[in-house]
Amino acid sequence: MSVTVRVPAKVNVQLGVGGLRADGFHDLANVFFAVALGDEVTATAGTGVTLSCSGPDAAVVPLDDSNLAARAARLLAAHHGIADPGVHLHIAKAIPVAGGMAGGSADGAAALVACDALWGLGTPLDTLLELAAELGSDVPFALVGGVALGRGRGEILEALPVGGTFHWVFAVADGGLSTPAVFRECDRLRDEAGTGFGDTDVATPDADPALLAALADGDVVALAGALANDLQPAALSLRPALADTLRAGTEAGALGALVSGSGPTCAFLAKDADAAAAVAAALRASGTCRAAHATYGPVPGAAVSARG
Ligand SMILES: C[C@](O)(CO)[C@H](O)COP(=O)(O)OP(=O)(O)OC[C@H]1O[C@@H](n2ccc(N)nc2=O)[C@H](O)[C@@H]1O
Ligand SMILES: Nc1ncnc2c1ncn2[C@@H]1O[C@H](COP(=O)(O)OP(=O)(O)OP(=O)(O)O)[C@@H](O)[C@H]1O
Repeated sequence: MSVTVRVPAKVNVQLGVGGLRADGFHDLANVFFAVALGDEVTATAGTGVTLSCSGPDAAVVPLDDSNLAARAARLLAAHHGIADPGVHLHIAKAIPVAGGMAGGSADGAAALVACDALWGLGTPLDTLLELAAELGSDVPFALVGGVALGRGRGEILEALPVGGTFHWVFAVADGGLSTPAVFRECDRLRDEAGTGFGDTDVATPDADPALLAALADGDVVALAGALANDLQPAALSLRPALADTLRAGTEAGALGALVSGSGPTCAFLAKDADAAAAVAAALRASGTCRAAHATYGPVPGAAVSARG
């Protein structure tokens, strides 16, 4: 018997970053947006927790116990008192690795849903969300999908209304960026600017009302104008060439451009599907990225797509 779960990647249409907290995290105003570009995780009965991975980035995905899908399977089993869990997890990977699109988090969320179904546990969503938050700040959102405001370190979610489908292009960079390194660079740049970086110096961020209205109205021009990522200066500082990628997509007609989360993937908002295809083609031809994918959203979170 097997269970396949499809799970989306995310882009942060607003990422407001507060000061560094005593626990090493930052308070966020994190507006997550789930896109159709996604991974599939298939859980099959097995012995122990074993992993395999396919896709263009498979070689750089760890297949040991550090993989978020394996950690998720073990965490769910431990929660239910299963001492010796048995599952093989195959990850069909389309989400760029270490790209700022929460690919590992997506696989963690998908593994929770897949193992829950394979083992017939019927774990309530609230419990899955708590386990997801233990795995990482981005994991709860991958369970719910759609568009949501994440507060705290991003794990306290509130679903947001959306008035339509938006068309996106993602430009994948060569090599990833480490999320903690990008947060550290954000703190360093704030310190250097003399504005302070602790949570007593930096105001707690809030969602931008203009951005929320643009989402609710399905207004692509207004959303493009409101896109904002406080981690972008840090990602650009660590990877200056991303400025060329952002410029290439904008010159090709994208209405808005930003670094996705901690980067280095760059995200472009297009007027419609045809405009997105044209921006993706221009980005591929520009030589400023490794690959470019046109996609759309919002889409739902991790859900069973097939049973065998
Ligand atoms: C940049 C984002 O992708 C935006 O959605 C997330 O904030 C990152 O979420 P994530 O990859 O799930 O991050 P976690 O695995 O929870 O944390 C990894 C590290 O990122 C930093 N981190 C993460 C989330 C947060 N709100 N503040 C942080 O400072 C911390 O150094 C933390 O040790
Ligand atoms: N299932 C997984 N897929 C990819 N990377 C994983 C996975 N599990 C653990 N990792 C590790 O996590 C690191 C970050 O990968 P990931 O693709 O989640 O980054 P990211 O998309 O930038 O994360 P985020 O946007 O949540 O900050 C990888 O370099 C890898 O070592």
